[in-house]
Amino acid sequence: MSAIPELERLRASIDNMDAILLHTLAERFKLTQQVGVLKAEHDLPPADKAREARQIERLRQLSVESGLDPAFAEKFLNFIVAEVIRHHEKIREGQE
Ligand SMILES: O=C(O)C(=O)C[C@]1(C(=O)O)C=C[C@@H](O)C=C1
Repeated sequence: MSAIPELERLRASIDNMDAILLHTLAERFKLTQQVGVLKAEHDLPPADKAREARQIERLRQLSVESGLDPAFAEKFLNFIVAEVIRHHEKIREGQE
């Protein structure tokens, strides 16, 4: 039996998941955009390391519960937050 139909079925589901991830990420960036504006208006620093530490701790726990590698979850959050901070800085400089 050919593996192709099963491969196609799995890939279609993967494509759906990728779309969900992307749309979810876009919604997250809409929220962090509002946080960036609020921070700029109130002269608050773009980064909040204490908040990040709490987020990482929470995501590491959720990862274990979901069978995901906690180190991957931490890297993923750090990657997103670095981009958010870049946006916050641009908003602060009046470029966004
Ligand atoms: O919660 C904040 O203060 C944010 O700016 C959002 C956010 C995030 O993307 O979750 C980004 C930067 C901060 O260092 C912490 C968290």
